Amino acid sequence: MAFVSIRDLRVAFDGVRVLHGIDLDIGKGEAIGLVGESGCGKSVTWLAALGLLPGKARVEGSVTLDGQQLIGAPRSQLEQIRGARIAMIFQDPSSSLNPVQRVGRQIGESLRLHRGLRGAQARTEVLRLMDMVGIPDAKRRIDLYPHEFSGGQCQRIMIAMALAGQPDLLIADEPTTALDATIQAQILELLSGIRRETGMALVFISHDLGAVSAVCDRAAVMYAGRIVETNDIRSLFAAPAHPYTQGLLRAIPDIDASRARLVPIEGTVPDPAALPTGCAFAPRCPRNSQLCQNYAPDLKPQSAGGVVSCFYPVEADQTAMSQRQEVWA
Ligand SMILES: Nc1ncnc2c1ncn2[C@@H]1O[C@H](COP(=O)(O)OP(=O)(O)OP(=O)(O)O)[C@@H](O)[C@H]1O
Repeated sequence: MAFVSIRDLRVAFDGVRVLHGIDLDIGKGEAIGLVGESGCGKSVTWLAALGLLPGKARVEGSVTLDGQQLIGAPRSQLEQIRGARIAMIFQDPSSSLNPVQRVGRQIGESLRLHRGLRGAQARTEVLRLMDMVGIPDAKRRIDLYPHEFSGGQCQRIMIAMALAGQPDLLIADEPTTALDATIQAQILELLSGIRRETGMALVFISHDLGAVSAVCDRAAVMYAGRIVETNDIRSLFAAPAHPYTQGLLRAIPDIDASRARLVPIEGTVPDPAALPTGCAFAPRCPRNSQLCQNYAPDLKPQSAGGVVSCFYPVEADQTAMSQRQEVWA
């Protein structure tokens, strides 16, 4: 069995279903990207797995970690798993860091909670972690407050806090969205390096396939509460089979602003309370047909590897090749 195995995960809020049966496996040490526009269910998937959704959420299906079932697990068990085995970092570090507590103390608190470290031993480990995440002059800065650090450095401190419990899996939910492009690239490099060094698995949640390709081996593309395509990063870029994946590739922001490559996908993600009858992407899809409007396609294996849910998947043909050249140019 895979290290993390998600099977038929479904979530509804007040009778409105927002996740429609997610299946996903993650291997030990694997880095997987979860990609899609806002509202497609990327965060809810992991919040459900970790028991962090509000009480009104109805969660069904299965998520196992090393064979241990997380859905419906007692709160005490989930609290133990969070931080120690699975850690999560979010988009905005300023909302996660305590503004009136010194950063060293905050990292130290994670060490105490998850590894029982205290006093001098904890302080040495805090310094090591700050060093590991690239905070210069850690000895002096350990006693500073969050507002004395830049946004990028606060995100590094959040990463240090997440690593304090030596997790087997780090879930990074849009960790670089609030940062400018240069800092974003540095944080992505940091996450990649840490993963290589520690061997932990990484789930990288983002709406940006470009950022995902910088850190992940594989990606799952989500749309309207479903996975619509999964493949390794190279194949996904070389031959995106789902029209939505193609759209996301065209929408990758270009760091070099002199080349206007960004082509947003027309239309908007449907409201979960008013999903179309057939394929949820059909109203925005250039390949839309009567069949797509009447039936939702299942995920099917592709000849080029990976799985895709589309009645008319794009072949790995010349179009995809030229798109790849454009993307890598
Ligand atoms: N607590 C909640 N109560 C009601 N609906 C919710 C709640 N949390 C999320 N949702 C809904 O669930 C759907 C999926 O949300 P989710 O946050 O997982 O999307 P996402 O893909 O992570 O988007 P983003 O990139 O904006 O975080 C959305 O329609 C959202 O409005």
